[in-house]
Amino acid sequence: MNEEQFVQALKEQGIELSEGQLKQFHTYFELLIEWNEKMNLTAITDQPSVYLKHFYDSISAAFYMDFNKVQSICDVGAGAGFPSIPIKICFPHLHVTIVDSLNKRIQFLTHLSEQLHLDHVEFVHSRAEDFGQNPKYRERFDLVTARAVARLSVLSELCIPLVKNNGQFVAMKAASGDEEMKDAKKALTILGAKLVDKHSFLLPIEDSERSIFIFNKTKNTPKKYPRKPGVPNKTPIQ
Ligand SMILES: C[S@@+](CC[C@H](N)C(=O)[O-])C[C@H]1O[C@@H](n2cnc3c(N)ncnc32)[C@H](O)[C@@H]1O
Repeated sequence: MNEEQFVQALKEQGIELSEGQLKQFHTYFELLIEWNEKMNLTAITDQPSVYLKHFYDSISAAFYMDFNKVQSICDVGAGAGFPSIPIKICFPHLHVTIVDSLNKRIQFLTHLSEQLHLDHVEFVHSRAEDFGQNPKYRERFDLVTARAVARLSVLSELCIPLVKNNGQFVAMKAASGDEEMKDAKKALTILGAKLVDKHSFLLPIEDSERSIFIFNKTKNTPKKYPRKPGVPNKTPIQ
């Protein structure tokens, strides 16, 4: 997907990019490639693939929900900034908090946000298991996103404690995710969320499958979740 196709594909979804926003994406691409030589940020490095599989794919969450009604987002395990930085470029009013357990990625994001002149962004080097127990962040966000971080049963425990009551959790998956959804049912009930929408679609050009799960938080999460680091990966809530 070249820049022109990127602009056109977003326009078809009702998202019109200004020259300034397009320039931000270009700078993002250049910095991603430059820093990728020093640290492992992405295996996808050619420009058309980055625009399709990172930028467009990240923004696809906005095809199914109205980000103009959202104020605060937390992106759990954003790595090189996906999906929240492309979303922030498109919706500059958002207050974005990113938590990632790898400090090198936090350093990249800090530099990136300076170069893109992003405001209202915060980057936190922490495991989500600790971050979710911090009263400054727990049950504070309108929306929590996660793309390609863990299975839904594990991911729910990391993300749902951060969502405020009546807020949403959006999980972005590369496959249908239906099996994962079955495994996560009990965890979702315990954590206080329920599935309200699921959208499956094909990425343009290469037709690979994507699914977006949208959960509403309906009640507070019991205090013991998320459990301490290491535990969720070994024993998802059964
Ligand atoms: C496969 S990468 C995906 C990055 C990005 N979301 C994307 O879609 O390209 C997973 C990221 O999650 C982070 N991560 C994994 N487990 C985590 C945890 N428990 N708390 C915080 N970050 C975590 C890793 O450091 C890594 O940056």
